[in-house]
Amino acid sequence: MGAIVDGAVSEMNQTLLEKNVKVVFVLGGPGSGKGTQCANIVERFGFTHLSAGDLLRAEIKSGSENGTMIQNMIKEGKIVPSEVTIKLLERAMLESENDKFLIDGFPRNEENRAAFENVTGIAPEFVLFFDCAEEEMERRLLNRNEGRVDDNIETIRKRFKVFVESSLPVIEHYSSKGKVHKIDAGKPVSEVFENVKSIFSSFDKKEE
Ligand SMILES: Nc1ncnc2c1ncn2[C@@H]1O[C@H](COP(=O)(O)OP(=O)(O)O)[C@@H](O)[C@H]1O
Ligand SMILES: Nc1ccn([C@@H]2O[C@H](COP(=O)(O)OP(=O)(O)O)[C@@H](O)[C@H]2O)c(=O)n1
Ligand SMILES: [Mg+2]
Repeated sequence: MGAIVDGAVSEMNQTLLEKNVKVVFVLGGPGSGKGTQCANIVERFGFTHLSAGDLLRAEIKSGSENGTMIQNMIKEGKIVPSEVTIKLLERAMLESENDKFLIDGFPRNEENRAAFENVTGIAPEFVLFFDCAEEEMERRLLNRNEGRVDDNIETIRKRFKVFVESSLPVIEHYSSKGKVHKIDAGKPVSEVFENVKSIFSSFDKKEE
């Protein structure tokens, strides 16, 4: 790492700032339905979906030098160091033609949050918080069937603990700034989307 990487990062940010990108953070516990609702939002409101977890899993598959470290962190339900995740997010935003992004599953702790702000200078337009009971999230994860190494009961318990201890404070932070839209995510997919839609529709109106 060092100077060259830092130089590259500042160039990246220059471009991102010039593009005037708009970012919405999509947060909520594991299995709360972030990915499912993001797919609906993309279709209806023209955002590009960036899942931090998906980007990290793609990085493992690509044979990156960080692959083994990322794989171990995911298996333990731990949060990967911010510099790794932020670089993947920045690259994805730069490679896209779009200027509106749903960032799903990030920031997951205070380190993620502060580093993203410092490195990119981007503040979210707002934050969606999918609020769901643990027993419902557990049921969903155990039925997800995507072959993920972390969808087993042992890792799920660790992820719930990390969510409460590290991710909820991030939601609190944005809540104190009046940026959080909390949604009851325990309902069926279509009902959750009705609530999501009303939030994005009023955002679109404000932007006009
Ligand atoms: N509102 C819902 N009701 C029931 N099942 C849901 C709902 N939303 C998502 N699911 C299912 O629960 C699992 C986890 O959803 P996903 O969108 O991957 O959540 P997350 O990205 O927050 O972990 C998936 O199998 C998905 O099909
Ligand atoms: N900002 C992030 C997001 C995910 N991750 C890792 O990736 C795992 C899976 O994240 P995910 O967002 O795909 O999981 P779900 O909440 O969708 O179930 C997390 O448990 C972390 O180990 C991370 O380290 N940092
Ligand atoms: Mg997900």
